Amino acid sequence: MTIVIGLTGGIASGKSTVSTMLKEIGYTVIDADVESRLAVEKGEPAYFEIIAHFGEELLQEDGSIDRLKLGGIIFNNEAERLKLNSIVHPAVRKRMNDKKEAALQRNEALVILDIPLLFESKLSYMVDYTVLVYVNEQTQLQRLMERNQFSAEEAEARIQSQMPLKDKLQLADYIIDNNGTLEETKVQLNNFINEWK
Ligand SMILES: CC(C)(COP(=O)(O)OP(=O)(O)OC[C@H]1O[C@@H](n2cnc3c(N)ncnc32)[C@H](O)[C@@H]1O)[C@@H](O)C(=O)NCCC(=O)NCCS
Ligand SMILES: Nc1ncnc2c1ncn2[C@@H]1O[C@H](COP(=O)(O)OP(=O)(O)OP(=O)(O)O)[C@@H](O)[C@H]1O
Repeated sequence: MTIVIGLTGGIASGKSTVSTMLKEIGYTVIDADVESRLAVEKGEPAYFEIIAHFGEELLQEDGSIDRLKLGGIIFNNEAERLKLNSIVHPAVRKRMNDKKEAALQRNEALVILDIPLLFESKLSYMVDYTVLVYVNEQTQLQRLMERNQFSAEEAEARIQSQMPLKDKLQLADYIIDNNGTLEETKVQLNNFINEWK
């Protein structure tokens, strides 16, 4: 029987870092951010819906969506963020479900769904257990500013569009504290895997 794990967190809390560690061990990780990028590629239904709503000014020279520009709009306007979600999320859910089904067919012991908005979008039903990659507010802000070269204001806007990580602590089945070193995170991840595999 395959156990399906929902890996979640907040922006820049370390989900990709943990999912890379899981991939290195050999587990299948299905990443909502990757699927959401594929779902809005030139020619996809969601691509045309985005242009219809947000306008052609959003396009880069090669016709692809300017993600930085779109981020600048939706992380500063809640109604626009919800509109984008309503366009992109159904396609992402379908893509993830198809990949999950394929992994179940292969009878793998653990399959990981990396979903940043797992709790916000009430997607716990898609998984057996939820794992939260947690950092405190200060670490989250610092790492996001550094990684994306964002100002404090740009980073705050993105963080505030999500459920606070401390609220997610109450909802998760298992917590990985990623405030420390990568080595410390790896130890916690190994403990988790040994418990569930
Ligand atoms: C706004 C977009 C174009 C910005 O693209 P960009 O390449 O800069 O960021 P990326 O997609 O890698 O997302 C980075 C992180 O931002 C956060 N985030 C992304 N979209 C959202 C959203 N709608 N609401 C809250 N947080 C979000 C997540 O933590 C995600 O891990 C893009 O995030 C997008 O299309 N978002 C809508 C789809 C979505 O909700 N994706 C998240 C998981 S399905
Ligand atoms: N334990 C750690 N120590 C130091 N830096 C870390 C640690 N974990 C992650 N980072 C760094 O913090 C940043 C955010 O991590 P990561 O990209 O894994 O987050 P994420 O949750 O996947 O983000 P997003 O939601 O935006 O996709 C990256 O630059 C990463 O290298």
